[in-house]
This record gives sequence, structure tokens and C-alpha cells, in this order.
Amino acid sequence: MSMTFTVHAPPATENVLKLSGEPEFPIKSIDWNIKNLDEIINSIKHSGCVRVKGFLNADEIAASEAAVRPALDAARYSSPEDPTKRLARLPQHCPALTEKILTDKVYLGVMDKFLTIRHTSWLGASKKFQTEEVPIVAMSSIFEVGPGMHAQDLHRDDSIWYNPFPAIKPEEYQFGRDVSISFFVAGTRTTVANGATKVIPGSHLTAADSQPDPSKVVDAELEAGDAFFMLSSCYHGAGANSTEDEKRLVYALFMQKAHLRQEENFALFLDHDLVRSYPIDVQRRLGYDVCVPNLGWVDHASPLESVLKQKGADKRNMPGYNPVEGVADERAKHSWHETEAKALGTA
Ligand SMILES: O=C(O)CCC(=O)C(=O)O
Ligand SMILES: [Fe+2]
Repeated sequence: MSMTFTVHAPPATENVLKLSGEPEFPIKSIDWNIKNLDEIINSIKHSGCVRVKGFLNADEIAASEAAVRPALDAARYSSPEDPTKRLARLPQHCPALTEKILTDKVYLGVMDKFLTIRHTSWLGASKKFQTEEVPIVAMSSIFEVGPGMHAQDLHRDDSIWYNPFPAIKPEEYQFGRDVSISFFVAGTRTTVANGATKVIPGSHLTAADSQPDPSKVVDAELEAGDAFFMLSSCYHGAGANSTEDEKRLVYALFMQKAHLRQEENFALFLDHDLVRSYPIDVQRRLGYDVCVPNLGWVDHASPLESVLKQKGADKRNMPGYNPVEGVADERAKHSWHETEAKALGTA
């Protein structure tokens, strides 16, 4: 969640956990190139966050910055007290980075593991009806934090979804508890001095309404090109940029469960031709498909078909709301374009 706070966080006691040997909730650093995702997934389950090394190579770091630089330079600070530039719409400002992230096997593998939703219900007494949906993008952001920027208050990015969760022990963590994962990619090196994100590892295990303990804050410093996964229930906040002249550039692309309202309202703003220029699976992840069985439709069809006019893109078994085999209705015998679109004169 993008937040600008004028109230300063209480002074943080940095890295206190490191004083007594191995911290209970370490922020592990894991190579992007790993074959098996378990280490990343288990680290996130346990500590709430993990650093992943080398997500972008030097060329990709430079190309991403070149893509966003004109818009960043044109943006203004909202006030002298807030020397941070924040751009929304990463899919518009930086399509190559957006596509790289949204097709990356590690990114999707982690997101799908924590945020896939499953549901069972019944149609009548005999037809069991099971659905499953992968997560979609929650929000995107490009932020460049300038010298003099104050620290953010510690916060949870997922408070926007009213998710109520009780306090648990690390071994009690169940997939499904979290509704969103925050994901940052460092465009420049992030350090304590230039305001690297401050995180309370392990705070995802505390109850939703519990206060953060600033004495447990750890600095999640990153090299340029590194990425940082963090459960959105983890308390965190930008550090203060106390440098004379360093700007901290970070890209964010968060994911959320697909049945919740998207944090960033892409559909009301992104140009349809821009969205269509992405591979269809990326379009789905951007939220331009229905969440099965039937959430988010337009004209009773997936927006991929009815809005973006991509014939045959509706991935559901049937275009009408009737996803159970053997209970087809009349509409299900035809594709959306053969029926509704013709009637509307849009086919
Ligand atoms: O600047 C950062 O490192 C974190 C920003 C953040 O947490 C937010 O804007 O919600
Ligand atoms: Fe945040």
C-alpha cells in the first residue's frame, strides 16, 4: 500500500535481534536461480519475508530505470517535507519489467503457494462444485525516495482488506492466512542511510490488531537488482533517507487473492491497447479475467472477451454462470461472441 506519513515513527533500535546470535526470525538471502522454491517459501512462512538475490541483471536494472526516468523526472514532490516521487501504473511506465515479474517462475510460484484460493459448495444435493483461483496483481508502484525523507510509520500493507487474523506460533502458519504479498525490486542499492525498508520479521504471526514493537525492527538492505518478498501482514515502513544526495529507487508489484477488490484500480485507467499488448496470462494476472467461477464479469463474460475483444479467452468451461459438468444451460452451448456479442453488435 502506498502511504505517505507525516507522523514520524518512533526511533528504531536497529538489528537488536542480531546481538544475541541467530535471530529468531532471520531475513534470509536466497539466490534467484534456485531450482526448488521450498527454501524461499519456508523462510516467508517463518519470518514473513525473504531477500532474493539477483532478480534483475545489470542490463535490466539500467533498462528499467531508462523506461521510468522521464516520468519520474516529470513528477513533482508533493511537498518539501515529502521528497519522495511515487508513480503508480508500472504496467504503463515499465512494460518489460512488468512482464518479467508476471511471468517469472519464482515470483508466481511463491505468490500462488500463499495466495491461491479454493472453495467448495454444492448445487442441489448431488453436484459438488469446487473452484480454485490464482492471485492477481494488487498494486504497482515506482518510488524514488530523496534525501531528507522522514521514516514512515510502521504499518501493515494488508490493513486495507480488513483481514482479521489471530496470533499464532510459527509452526501454526497455514497457507491462506495472508491475503496479499508485497514485492519490491531495488532499482538502486538500498541502505540504512538512504532509507532501506525497515521490517519486523515475525510480525505476520501477531494478531491483526496488535501494535508493532519498534525494538524488533530490522533493515532490509538490498543490492540493486535484488528483490524482497514480504507477507503484507508484516509490519514495515520506509526508513529515513539521511544522505546528502542519494536517491533510493524501488519498484513494487504486489499480489493479492483474486476475489478481493484490487488495491490499484487498473481497469478504470489503463489503456486497453496497452493491456492487450501483454501476453494473455499477464493480462489475467493484471485482473482482466473473471475470478472463477464468476467474479468480475462484464456483460456476463470475462472482460478479456467482452472488453478487450479477445475471442475465446474466457477460460471457464461455460460462458454463463454454470460451471458444473452436465448442467449446461442454453447459453453455454455457444461462445459468448456467437450470442451476446452479436446481440450487442460488437462481434
Ligand atoms: O519505501 C519503502 O521501502 C516501503 C514503502 C511502503 O511500505 C509503503 O509505501 O507502503
Ligand atoms: Fe508499506
